[in-house]
Amino acid sequence: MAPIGLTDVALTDFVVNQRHGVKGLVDKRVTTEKLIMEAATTGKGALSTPVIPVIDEICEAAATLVFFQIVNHGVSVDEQNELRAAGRGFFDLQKKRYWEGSSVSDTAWYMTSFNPYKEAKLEWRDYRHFEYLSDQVDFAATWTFLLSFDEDCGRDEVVNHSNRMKPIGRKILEILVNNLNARVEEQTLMGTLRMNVNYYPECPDPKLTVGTGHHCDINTLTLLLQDDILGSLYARYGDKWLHIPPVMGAIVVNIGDMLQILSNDRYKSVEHLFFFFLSVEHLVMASRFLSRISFAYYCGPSYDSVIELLHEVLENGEKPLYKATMYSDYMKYYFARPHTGSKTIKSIKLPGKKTRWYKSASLRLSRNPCQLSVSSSSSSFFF
Ligand SMILES: O=C(O)CCC(=O)C(=O)O
Ligand SMILES: [Fe+2]
Repeated sequence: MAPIGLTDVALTDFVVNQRHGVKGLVDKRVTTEKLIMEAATTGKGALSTPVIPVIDEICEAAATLVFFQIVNHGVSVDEQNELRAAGRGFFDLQKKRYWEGSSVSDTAWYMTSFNPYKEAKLEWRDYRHFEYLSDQVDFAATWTFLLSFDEDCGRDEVVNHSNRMKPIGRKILEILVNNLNARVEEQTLMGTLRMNVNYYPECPDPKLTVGTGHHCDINTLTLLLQDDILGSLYARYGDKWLHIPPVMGAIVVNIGDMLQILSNDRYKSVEHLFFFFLSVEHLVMASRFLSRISFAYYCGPSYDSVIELLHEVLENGEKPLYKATMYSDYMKYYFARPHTGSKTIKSIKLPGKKTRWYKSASLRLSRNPCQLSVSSSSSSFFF
Protein backbone atom coordinates (compact mmCIF):
# COMPACT_ATOMS: atom_id res chain seq x y z
CA MET A 1 0.00 0.00 0.00
CA ALA A 2 1.26 3.46 -0.82
CA PRO A 3 2.28 5.65 2.09
CA ILE A 4 -0.04 8.52 2.91
CA GLY A 5 1.92 11.02 0.94
CA LEU A 6 1.50 13.85 -1.48
CA THR A 7 1.19 11.33 -4.27
CA ASP A 8 -2.15 10.36 -2.83
CA VAL A 9 -3.81 13.46 -4.17
CA ALA A 10 -7.35 12.66 -3.11
CA LEU A 11 -6.39 11.93 0.44
CA THR A 12 -4.27 15.02 0.82
CA ASP A 13 -6.98 17.07 -0.77
CA PHE A 14 -9.54 15.82 1.74
CA VAL A 15 -7.30 16.14 4.81
CA VAL A 16 -5.46 19.36 4.00
CA ASN A 17 -7.15 21.38 1.28
CA GLN A 18 -10.67 20.63 2.41
CA ARG A 19 -9.54 21.20 5.99
CA HIS A 20 -10.89 18.02 7.53
CA GLY A 21 -7.66 17.01 9.26
CA VAL A 22 -6.84 13.38 9.90
CA LYS A 23 -9.66 13.24 12.44
CA GLY A 24 -12.06 14.07 9.62
CA LEU A 25 -10.66 11.14 7.74
CA VAL A 26 -11.34 8.82 10.64
CA ASP A 27 -14.78 10.28 11.33
CA LYS A 28 -15.94 10.00 7.76
CA ARG A 29 -14.14 6.75 7.03
CA VAL A 30 -13.48 8.20 3.59
CA THR A 31 -10.67 5.91 2.69
CA THR A 32 -10.27 3.91 5.84
CA GLU A 33 -12.05 0.91 4.44
CA LYS A 34 -9.45 0.67 1.75
CA LEU A 35 -6.68 1.33 4.26
CA ILE A 36 -7.92 -1.33 6.63
CA MET A 37 -8.35 -3.88 3.88
CA GLU A 38 -4.77 -3.45 2.87
CA ALA A 39 -3.24 -3.16 6.31
CA ALA A 40 -1.61 -6.41 7.21
CA THR A 41 -0.29 -5.79 10.70
CA THR A 42 -0.11 -3.02 13.27
CA GLY A 43 3.67 -3.02 13.85
CA LYS A 44 4.99 -0.22 16.01
CA GLY A 45 8.58 -0.32 14.79
CA ALA A 46 11.56 -1.73 16.60
CA LEU A 47 11.75 0.66 19.48
CA SER A 48 13.51 -0.27 22.67
CA THR A 49 11.53 0.05 25.86
CA PRO A 50 13.68 1.19 28.78
CA VAL A 51 11.93 3.95 30.64
CA ILE A 52 12.83 7.35 32.01
CA PRO A 53 12.29 7.68 35.75
CA VAL A 54 9.88 10.04 37.43
CA ILE A 55 11.61 12.46 39.72
CA ASP A 56 10.87 15.58 41.60
CA GLU A 57 14.25 17.22 41.72
CA ILE A 58 14.93 19.48 38.82
CA CYS A 59 18.50 20.35 38.11
CA GLU A 60 20.24 17.07 38.02
CA ALA A 61 17.33 15.70 36.09
CA ALA A 62 17.47 18.39 33.44
CA ALA A 63 21.19 18.22 33.15
CA THR A 64 21.52 14.50 32.92
CA LEU A 65 18.25 13.21 31.55
CA VAL A 66 17.07 16.19 29.55
CA PHE A 67 13.57 14.69 29.35
CA PHE A 68 11.97 14.15 32.72
CA GLN A 69 8.62 14.03 34.46
CA ILE A 70 7.59 16.17 37.40
CA VAL A 71 5.12 15.38 40.13
CA ASN A 72 4.04 17.47 43.14
CA HIS A 73 3.49 20.43 40.84
CA GLY A 74 0.10 21.35 42.30
CA VAL A 75 -2.15 20.50 39.35
CA SER A 76 -4.46 17.73 40.49
CA VAL A 77 -5.27 14.57 38.56
CA ASP A 78 -8.93 15.67 38.48
CA GLU A 79 -8.00 18.97 36.87
CA GLN A 80 -5.90 17.13 34.32
CA ASN A 81 -8.73 14.73 33.54
CA GLU A 82 -11.18 17.60 33.07
CA LEU A 83 -8.76 19.29 30.73
CA ARG A 84 -8.33 16.15 28.64
CA ALA A 85 -12.09 15.70 28.41
CA ALA A 86 -12.54 19.33 27.36
CA GLY A 87 -9.73 18.96 24.84
CA ARG A 88 -11.38 15.95 23.26
CA GLY A 89 -14.66 17.85 23.18
CA PHE A 90 -13.44 20.64 21.03
CA PHE A 91 -12.03 18.36 18.37
CA ASP A 92 -15.63 17.42 17.66
CA LEU A 93 -16.56 21.01 16.91
CA GLN A 94 -16.54 22.91 13.68
CA LYS A 95 -13.01 23.90 12.86
CA LYS A 96 -12.65 25.09 9.30
CA ARG A 97 -12.99 28.74 10.16
CA TYR A 98 -9.90 28.47 12.35
CA TRP A 99 -7.73 26.83 9.69
CA GLU A 100 -4.19 28.17 9.76
CA GLY A 101 -3.72 31.02 7.31
CA SER A 102 -7.37 32.06 7.35
CA SER A 103 -8.33 31.68 11.00
CA VAL A 104 -10.78 34.12 12.45
CA SER A 105 -8.19 34.69 15.18
CA ASP A 106 -4.57 35.87 14.76
CA THR A 107 -3.45 33.95 17.80
CA ALA A 108 -5.42 30.73 17.61
CA TRP A 109 -5.79 28.33 14.75
CA TYR A 110 -6.38 24.79 13.74
CA MET A 111 -4.11 22.62 11.61
CA THR A 112 -3.30 19.06 10.67
CA SER A 113 0.03 17.21 10.57
CA PHE A 114 2.99 19.62 10.89
CA ASN A 115 3.79 21.10 7.51
CA PRO A 116 1.35 19.27 5.23
CA TYR A 117 2.28 21.14 2.07
CA LYS A 118 5.93 20.11 2.38
CA GLU A 119 5.79 16.67 3.96
CA ALA A 120 6.25 13.46 2.02
CA LYS A 121 3.97 11.78 4.56
CA LEU A 122 1.30 13.39 6.67
CA GLU A 123 1.62 13.04 10.42
CA TRP A 124 -1.42 11.47 12.06
CA ARG A 125 -2.31 14.49 14.17
CA ASP A 126 -4.69 17.45 14.17
CA TYR A 127 -4.05 20.28 16.57
CA ARG A 128 -5.23 23.57 17.90
CA HIS A 129 -2.55 26.15 18.40
CA PHE A 130 -2.67 29.15 20.71
CA GLU A 131 -0.17 31.92 21.06
CA TYR A 132 0.16 34.19 23.99
CA LEU A 133 2.44 37.09 23.20
CA SER A 134 2.48 38.50 26.66
CA ASP A 135 2.55 42.16 25.79
CA GLN A 136 0.13 41.93 22.88
CA VAL A 137 -2.82 39.64 23.31
CA ASP A 138 -4.50 38.32 26.36
CA PHE A 139 -4.76 34.57 26.11
CA ALA A 140 -8.23 34.39 27.62
CA ALA A 141 -9.42 37.13 25.28
CA THR A 142 -8.46 34.94 22.35
CA TRP A 143 -10.80 32.36 23.70
CA THR A 144 -13.61 34.79 24.33
CA PHE A 145 -13.38 35.69 20.70
CA LEU A 146 -13.47 32.05 19.66
CA LEU A 147 -16.36 31.39 21.95
CA SER A 148 -18.56 33.69 19.99
CA PHE A 149 -18.28 31.05 17.24
CA ASP A 150 -18.01 27.86 19.23
CA GLU A 151 -20.44 26.68 21.84
CA ASP A 152 -18.58 25.17 24.72
CA CYS A 153 -15.13 24.26 23.59
CA GLY A 154 -13.38 23.92 26.91
CA ARG A 155 -12.32 27.52 27.17
CA ASP A 156 -12.18 27.63 30.94
CA GLU A 157 -10.17 24.46 31.27
CA VAL A 158 -7.66 25.51 28.63
CA VAL A 159 -7.25 29.03 29.98
CA ASN A 160 -6.87 27.55 33.44
CA HIS A 161 -4.22 25.15 32.17
CA SER A 162 -2.28 27.98 30.62
CA ASN A 163 -2.43 29.91 33.89
CA ARG A 164 -1.29 26.86 35.84
CA MET A 165 1.62 26.07 33.53
CA LYS A 166 3.11 29.54 33.48
CA PRO A 167 4.47 29.63 37.05
CA ILE A 168 5.68 26.06 36.72
CA GLY A 169 7.60 26.94 33.57
CA ARG A 170 8.96 30.07 35.21
CA LYS A 171 10.09 28.16 38.28
CA ILE A 172 11.85 25.40 36.37
CA LEU A 173 13.59 27.89 34.10
CA GLU A 174 14.65 29.90 37.12
CA ILE A 175 16.14 26.82 38.76
CA LEU A 176 17.96 25.80 35.60
CA VAL A 177 19.36 29.24 34.89
CA ASN A 178 20.44 29.70 38.51
CA ASN A 179 22.40 26.53 38.15
CA LEU A 180 24.25 28.03 35.26
CA ASN A 181 25.13 30.85 37.65
CA ALA A 182 23.55 33.16 35.16
CA ARG A 183 20.92 35.85 35.02
CA VAL A 184 18.55 35.87 32.08
CA GLU A 185 15.64 38.17 31.45
CA GLU A 186 12.18 36.68 31.53
CA GLN A 187 11.58 37.94 27.98
CA THR A 188 14.40 35.70 26.80
CA LEU A 189 13.17 32.64 28.63
CA MET A 190 9.42 33.00 28.30
CA GLY A 191 8.56 36.12 26.33
CA THR A 192 6.25 34.04 24.14
CA LEU A 193 3.98 31.34 25.45
CA ARG A 194 2.37 28.95 23.03
CA MET A 195 0.23 25.92 23.43
CA ASN A 196 -0.75 23.05 21.17
CA VAL A 197 -3.66 20.81 21.93
CA ASN A 198 -2.88 17.73 19.88
CA TYR A 199 -5.42 15.13 18.87
CA TYR A 200 -4.20 11.82 17.49
CA PRO A 201 -7.09 9.79 16.07
CA GLU A 202 -6.93 6.02 15.78
CA CYS A 203 -4.77 5.18 12.80
CA PRO A 204 -5.73 2.25 10.56
CA ASP A 205 -2.12 1.37 9.84
CA PRO A 206 0.27 2.95 12.34
CA LYS A 207 3.40 1.60 10.76
CA LEU A 208 2.86 3.81 7.72
CA THR A 209 3.14 7.08 9.57
CA VAL A 210 3.74 8.66 12.98
CA GLY A 211 1.65 10.82 15.29
CA THR A 212 4.30 13.54 15.50
CA GLY A 213 7.50 13.16 13.53
CA HIS A 214 10.90 13.21 15.21
CA HIS A 215 11.89 16.72 16.15
CA CYS A 216 13.54 18.80 18.83
CA ASP A 217 11.49 21.55 20.42
CA ILE A 218 12.90 24.89 19.39
CA ASN A 219 11.88 26.90 22.45
CA THR A 220 13.39 27.07 25.92
CA LEU A 221 11.18 24.65 27.84
CA THR A 222 8.13 22.49 27.10
CA LEU A 223 5.64 21.24 29.67
CA LEU A 224 3.62 18.38 28.29
CA LEU A 225 0.49 16.83 29.66
CA GLN A 226 0.09 13.56 27.86
CA ASP A 227 -2.68 10.98 27.79
CA ASP A 228 -2.61 7.61 29.51
CA ILE A 229 -1.74 5.60 26.42
CA LEU A 230 1.38 3.50 26.58
CA GLY A 231 3.74 3.33 23.65
CA SER A 232 3.13 6.87 22.41
CA LEU A 233 5.97 9.20 23.33
CA TYR A 234 9.64 8.35 22.75
CA ALA A 235 12.86 10.34 23.17
CA ARG A 236 16.14 9.61 21.48
CA TYR A 237 19.34 9.02 23.41
CA GLY A 238 22.16 8.20 21.02
CA ASP A 239 20.91 5.32 18.92
CA LYS A 240 18.11 4.33 21.30
CA TRP A 241 14.54 5.56 21.51
CA LEU A 242 13.40 5.53 25.13
CA HIS A 243 9.77 5.30 25.99
CA ILE A 244 8.38 8.13 28.11
CA PRO A 245 5.48 6.39 29.79
CA PRO A 246 2.34 8.14 30.94
CA VAL A 247 2.50 8.60 34.71
CA MET A 248 -0.70 9.57 36.44
CA GLY A 249 -0.63 13.25 37.40
CA ALA A 250 2.87 13.89 36.04
CA ILE A 251 3.96 16.54 33.58
CA VAL A 252 6.70 15.76 31.10
CA VAL A 253 9.37 18.43 30.84
CA ASN A 254 11.94 18.84 28.13
CA ILE A 255 14.52 21.38 27.18
CA GLY A 256 14.36 23.10 23.82
CA ASP A 257 17.02 24.35 21.42
CA MET A 258 17.07 27.88 22.84
CA LEU A 259 18.18 26.69 26.27
CA GLN A 260 20.76 24.47 24.66
CA ILE A 261 22.18 27.46 22.75
CA LEU A 262 22.16 29.68 25.84
CA SER A 263 24.09 27.05 27.79
CA ASN A 264 26.44 26.20 24.91
CA ASP A 265 25.39 22.54 25.20
CA ARG A 266 26.64 22.03 28.67
CA TYR A 267 28.02 23.37 31.82
CA LYS A 268 30.56 21.99 34.17
CA SER A 269 29.32 21.25 37.59
CA VAL A 270 30.94 20.38 40.86
CA GLU A 271 33.23 17.41 41.28
CA HIS A 272 34.24 17.40 37.63
CA LEU A 273 30.94 16.00 36.48
CA PHE A 274 29.72 17.35 33.19
CA PHE A 275 26.12 18.31 32.98
CA PHE A 276 24.16 18.81 29.83
CA PHE A 277 21.34 21.07 28.80
CA LEU A 278 20.25 19.45 25.62
CA SER A 279 17.28 19.53 23.37
CA VAL A 280 16.49 15.92 22.64
CA GLU A 281 14.69 14.46 19.64
CA HIS A 282 11.34 12.95 20.34
CA LEU A 283 8.35 11.58 18.46
CA VAL A 284 4.84 10.30 19.01
CA MET A 285 3.75 6.96 17.58
CA ALA A 286 0.29 6.58 16.10
CA SER A 287 -1.99 3.96 17.64
CA ARG A 288 -4.33 1.68 15.78
CA PHE A 289 -6.95 1.35 18.48
CA LEU A 290 -6.79 4.39 20.71
CA SER A 291 -7.08 8.09 20.06
CA ARG A 292 -4.84 10.31 22.16
CA ILE A 293 -4.86 13.90 23.34
CA SER A 294 -1.92 15.93 24.62
CA PHE A 295 -1.30 19.50 25.75
CA ALA A 296 2.10 20.96 24.98
CA TYR A 297 2.84 24.27 26.67
CA TYR A 298 5.88 25.98 25.19
CA CYS A 299 7.88 28.70 26.92
CA GLY A 300 10.08 30.53 24.45
CA PRO A 301 11.97 33.79 23.92
CA SER A 302 10.13 36.83 22.66
CA TYR A 303 10.32 36.83 18.87
CA ASP A 304 12.87 39.61 18.66
CA SER A 305 15.26 38.11 21.25
CA VAL A 306 18.69 37.34 19.91
CA ILE A 307 19.84 34.09 21.42
CA GLU A 308 23.46 33.22 22.00
CA LEU A 309 25.43 31.53 24.70
CA LEU A 310 25.42 33.11 28.12
CA HIS A 311 28.72 34.64 29.01
CA GLU A 312 28.51 33.15 32.46
CA VAL A 313 28.62 29.74 30.85
CA LEU A 314 31.89 30.20 29.04
CA GLU A 315 34.78 28.38 30.53
CA ASN A 316 38.34 29.48 30.02
CA GLY A 317 38.93 29.67 26.31
CA GLU A 318 35.71 27.92 25.35
CA LYS A 319 34.15 29.22 22.16
CA PRO A 320 30.48 29.48 21.23
CA LEU A 321 29.13 26.44 19.42
CA TYR A 322 26.25 28.25 17.75
CA LYS A 323 25.74 31.44 15.82
CA ALA A 324 23.67 34.09 17.54
CA THR A 325 20.17 33.84 16.15
CA MET A 326 16.99 35.86 16.40
CA TYR A 327 14.20 33.65 17.68
CA SER A 328 11.78 34.70 14.94
CA ASP A 329 14.33 33.68 12.26
CA TYR A 330 14.87 30.36 13.96
CA MET A 331 11.13 29.75 14.07
CA LYS A 332 10.79 30.62 10.41
CA TYR A 333 13.45 28.08 9.53
CA TYR A 334 11.80 25.39 11.65
CA PHE A 335 8.23 25.91 10.49
CA ALA A 336 9.19 26.08 6.81
CA ARG A 337 10.25 22.42 6.81
CA PRO A 338 8.84 19.06 7.74
CA HIS A 339 9.94 17.66 11.09
CA THR A 340 13.59 16.72 10.69
CA GLY A 341 15.01 15.65 14.03
CA SER A 342 17.77 17.90 15.30
CA LYS A 343 18.50 19.65 12.02
CA THR A 344 17.26 23.05 13.14
CA ILE A 345 20.03 23.56 15.65
CA LYS A 346 22.58 22.16 13.21
CA SER A 347 21.66 24.97 10.83
CA ILE A 348 23.31 27.50 13.15
CA LYS A 349 26.22 25.35 14.30
CA LEU A 350 29.53 27.13 13.86
CA PRO A 351 32.01 25.34 11.62
CA GLY A 352 34.82 23.37 13.14
CA LYS A 353 33.18 22.84 16.48
CA LYS A 354 32.55 19.25 17.40
CA THR A 355 29.45 18.21 19.25
CA ARG A 356 30.78 16.36 22.24
CA TRP A 357 27.65 15.94 24.19
CA TYR A 358 25.60 13.36 22.39
CA LYS A 359 27.99 10.54 22.88
CA SER A 360 28.73 11.21 26.51
CA ALA A 361 25.13 12.00 27.39
CA SER A 362 23.79 8.83 25.87
CA LEU A 363 26.62 6.82 27.36
CA ARG A 364 25.86 8.20 30.76
CA LEU A 365 22.20 7.41 30.39
CA SER A 366 22.44 4.02 28.77
CA ARG A 367 24.79 2.76 31.47
CA ASN A 368 22.14 3.14 34.07
CA PRO A 369 18.96 4.60 32.72
CA CYS A 370 16.69 3.74 35.58
CA GLN A 371 18.92 4.56 38.49
CA LEU A 372 19.20 8.26 38.02
CA SER A 373 16.36 8.95 40.37
CA VAL A 374 17.12 11.52 43.02
CA SER A 375 15.79 12.39 46.42
CA SER A 376 12.32 13.81 46.65
CA SER A 377 13.08 15.65 49.85
CA SER A 378 14.22 18.84 48.15
CA SER A 379 11.97 21.79 48.68
CA SER A 380 13.44 23.74 45.79
CA PHE A 381 10.56 22.79 43.54
CA PHE A 382 7.41 23.72 45.28
CA PHE A 383 4.44 25.77 44.14
O1 LIG B 1 1.92 14.90 21.82
C1 LIG B 1 2.94 14.70 22.44
O2 LIG B 1 3.01 13.89 23.36
C2 LIG B 1 4.22 15.44 22.10
C3 LIG B 1 4.05 16.59 21.18
C4 LIG B 1 5.32 17.32 20.94
O3 LIG B 1 6.38 16.78 20.95
C5 LIG B 1 5.27 18.76 20.71
O4 LIG B 1 4.18 19.33 20.65
O5 LIG B 1 6.35 19.39 20.61
FE1 LIG C 1 7.98 18.28 20.91
